[in-house]
Amino acid sequence: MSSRPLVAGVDTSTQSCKVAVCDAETGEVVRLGRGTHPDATEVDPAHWWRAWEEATAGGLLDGVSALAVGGQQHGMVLLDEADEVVRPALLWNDTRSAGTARDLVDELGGAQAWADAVGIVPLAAITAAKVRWVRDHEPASMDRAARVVLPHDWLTGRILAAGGGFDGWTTDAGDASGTGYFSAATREYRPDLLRMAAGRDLDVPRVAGPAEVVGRTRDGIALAPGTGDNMGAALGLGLLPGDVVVSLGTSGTAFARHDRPTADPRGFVQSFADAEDGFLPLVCTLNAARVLTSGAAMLGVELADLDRLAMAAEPGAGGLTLLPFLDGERTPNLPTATGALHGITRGNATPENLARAVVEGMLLGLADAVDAVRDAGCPVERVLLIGGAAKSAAVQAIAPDLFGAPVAVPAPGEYVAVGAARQAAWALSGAPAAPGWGVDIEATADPRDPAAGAETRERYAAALASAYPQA
Ligand SMILES: Nc1ncnc2c1ncn2[C@@H]1O[C@H](COP(=O)(O)OP(=O)(O)O)[C@@H](O)[C@H]1O
Ligand SMILES: O=C(CO)[C@@H](O)[C@H](O)COP(=O)(O)O
Repeated sequence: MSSRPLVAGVDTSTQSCKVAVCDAETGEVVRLGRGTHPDATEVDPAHWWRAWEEATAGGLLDGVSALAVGGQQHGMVLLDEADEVVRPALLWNDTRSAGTARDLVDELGGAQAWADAVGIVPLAAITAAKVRWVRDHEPASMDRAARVVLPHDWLTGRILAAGGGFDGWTTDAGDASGTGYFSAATREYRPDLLRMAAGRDLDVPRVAGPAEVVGRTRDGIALAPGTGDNMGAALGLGLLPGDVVVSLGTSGTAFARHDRPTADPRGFVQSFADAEDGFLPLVCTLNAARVLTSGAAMLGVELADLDRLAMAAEPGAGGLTLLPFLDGERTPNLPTATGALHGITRGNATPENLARAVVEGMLLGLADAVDAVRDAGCPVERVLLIGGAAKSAAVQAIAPDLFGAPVAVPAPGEYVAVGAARQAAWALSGAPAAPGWGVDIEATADPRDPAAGAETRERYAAALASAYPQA
């Protein structure tokens, strides 16, 4: 074991809790733990605590000096005066708040007004729309609520409380900027917008500095503020100008570091703060790794066989196009959409083409997301592929042509958890900047047949326009 100081980072994500213990100087991962979350879009935070206990069992944190929590963004955790959870948390991927999001957009005077106010336009995913949903549909819960916090805030506070060191709720600018009542540009809350959503005032967590120690456990572990999972991944990867990340987890995201806030009235690009002093324009889709899982299930094969089948088909899947909206969709804003397979003929109806259409369909939604990040002012010199589905050989092979850019695949790793650990190391050091941890790139690939990629994208755009002209 390393004799140098150890730090830990947590990724409390949609499907699981992952904890990486790292060497504070080099970032080398020395231990990893994992616990699972229920497959639901509303979850009692007690499950996150159980998964954290599972992930850290057996002395995983022995010798750790500092820790930070990265977490799924936007989830609404309502707490009462005694800090008890009022109702199960509504997660980012719960679409019941689509209508209340539209109400909020109208009440402020339209999408541009929101983009100007906080850099994001409310959609079902955004915390403010979930708060409004509770106000409208569960008034007794709203009456009981005293404050609203995010998943990473809740787990940070719970770890501190269990270790005897809780001294009030905290968050960071990165995660706060996904609420709809905090502006990435000003780094300040907009209590008027939270009041508009909730119908009354609610307490919010204090926004800690990027490398502040927000508390210590009884064992002396210092807690850094933590951040949203995508901000954590950005920190874990140490992004350079020209890098755009595509993360293929439960959500699909495309994002880059930027030196200024953006304001997209279409609501595609959300202007988040990063976990340092910059910005993180980000596009998020609801359908990523689980499209592959469903595709494999549909074909009755394992994920590795889905890869083999997909790579045995020609680019363009013989004309089969999958609209991958299996869980509805967030970008484009189609919360009630369903998936659809376009262009089936007797000639192309093969398992190979179906597998290829599944992989291409998932990536095509993200190709539009990469374009939107580019349009927001971030050059795309290479795409860094991370998240569970980045392990797929077919995804790695097919992505460069569809993204029209070189793709780099970092060595498999838990980059959100590693990014959180890097924040913890930063807080521990007291230095003005995060320590310079490197990233190993395992594979890079340039586009091989960009014309075929462009043709597949055109067919996808046509299928999307015919099924959902409003997209
Ligand atoms: N080799 C693989 N090919 C495709 N999907 C994979 C592979 N390995 C893991 N996954 C999928 O990745 C997802 C988990 O990714 P992860 O980034 O950890 O998600 P999250 O952070 O949202 O919980 C699961 O849906 C899992 O099925
Ligand atoms: O809502 C967003 C980003 O805005 C999602 O990216 C969530 O942060 C969930 O992330 P994963 O569980 O897929 O990592």
